[in-house]
Amino acid sequence: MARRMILNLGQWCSRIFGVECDKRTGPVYFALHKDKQTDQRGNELRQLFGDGKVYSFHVRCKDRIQRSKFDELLQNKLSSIPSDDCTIMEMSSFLPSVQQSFIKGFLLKLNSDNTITEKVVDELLRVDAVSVCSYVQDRDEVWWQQHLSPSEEGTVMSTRYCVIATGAPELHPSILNIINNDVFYSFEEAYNVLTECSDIIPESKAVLDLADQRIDLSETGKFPVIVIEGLDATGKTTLTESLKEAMNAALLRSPPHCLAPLRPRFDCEPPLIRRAFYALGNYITAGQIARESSKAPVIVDRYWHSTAAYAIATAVSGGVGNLPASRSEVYRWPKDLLPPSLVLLLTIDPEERQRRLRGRGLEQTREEAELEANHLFRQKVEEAYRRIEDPACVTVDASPSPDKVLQQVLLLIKNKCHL
Ligand SMILES: Nc1ncnc2c1ncn2[C@@H]1O[C@H](COP(=O)(O)OP(=O)(O)OP(=O)(O)O)[C@@H](O)[C@H]1O
Ligand SMILES: Nc1ccn([C@@H]2O[C@H](COP(=O)(O)O)[C@@H](O)[C@H]2O)c(=O)n1
Repeated sequence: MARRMILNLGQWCSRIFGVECDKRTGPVYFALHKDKQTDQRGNELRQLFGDGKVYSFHVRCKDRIQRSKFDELLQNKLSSIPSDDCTIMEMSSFLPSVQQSFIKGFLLKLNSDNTITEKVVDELLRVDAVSVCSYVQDRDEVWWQQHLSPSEEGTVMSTRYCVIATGAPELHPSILNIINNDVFYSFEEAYNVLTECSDIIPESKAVLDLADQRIDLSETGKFPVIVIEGLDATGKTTLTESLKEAMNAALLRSPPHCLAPLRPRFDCEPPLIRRAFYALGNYITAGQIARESSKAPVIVDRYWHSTAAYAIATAVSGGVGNLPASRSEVYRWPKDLLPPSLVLLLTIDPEERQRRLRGRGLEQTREEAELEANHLFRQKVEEAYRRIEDPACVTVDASPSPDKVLQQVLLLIKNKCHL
């Protein structure tokens, strides 16, 4: 849509902005023009901005580690505003079709003026790495975005642009940044992220040491390697332990046991750092797979499919329709990661999964808590699992009894791995 129009006319700002107003209908998009435009699709903008004060916030910072930390600070600051007083929506800024141009941000709509909100906006205005804009309508009901900066006397408005509602881009903009921000396709890319953050996260050095000591073999041994994947509580632990007994197999997991003490530290880091940690975990597990598969069959509880599927589903907002299309390069297996012989995806219906989660009564991980609240997210994770290729996963209905699931899976392994 807008790309040709925007880049050909010098008066247009080349960035497009997308606001996630409604998870089901998808974002509202707008472009900016230096001069006043009367054909603005005013109704759409009125619905978006409403009557009260409206601000947007984006982090602008070259260093990717610092950027991810400022993203976190921005999110935390905004979430300190009482939810009765405002509506916060995710708001992206991007160059259509330009890889790595996607910048995450937020739109803040105020329901009423209050000191807490003013204080938060004022604090964010003083953070150099955060760009703050406000949205106002002039006497002709034309909408303007104005850039705000702090000054001794208060807030100063610098550049202003006319806001024009536009159509949606061909691909959901968050897809532009998935590669090497959310999903890593080589050991080196993930390793570089933890190297870059080792000053601010000293535990990174321990992860890098374990990664350096990993066994780096490009082939598995003569025995089959079977990965069991699926959402939480689909029965992976139950099945992998039974398979270990039934097949006299080695049982491994990703992240590997050696990373378990470090995992909580990385689970509370921004996506860039957290995903790099899990990516390195897969390479360490790969070394263990290479060694064990020369001695016996190997069963692996979660591997690269989990790392990629959760990361893609989290990065892409909205519903399944926003996921990168099947065959997209984001679903490709990393060339330098040892592939298994077979990947089985355990599936159960959401109600049964809830029953199992409740029956287990264990504390849920942060992302699993999100799964409960977010049906769309669960659907996206499962769909992303199914779209990953080379090797693609084989879906297993895991709703029958544990023994029936085991028998079904043993038969599948026998047929697929020619045992
Ligand atoms: N086939 C089954 N039928 C009924 N209940 C099952 C079945 N398999 C597992 N369960 C029960 O469901 C719960 C979750 O199973 P399990 O811990 O094996 O899942 P999981 O996929 O490993 O979860 P997580 O990813 O969180 O570790 C447990 O209480 C387990 O006893
Ligand atoms: N290979 C893996 C394994 C896990 N993850 C992330 O961990 C969460 C699920 O793990 P559980 O131990 O709770 O089952 C999930 O949020 C994944 O993001 C991963 O990325 N890669």
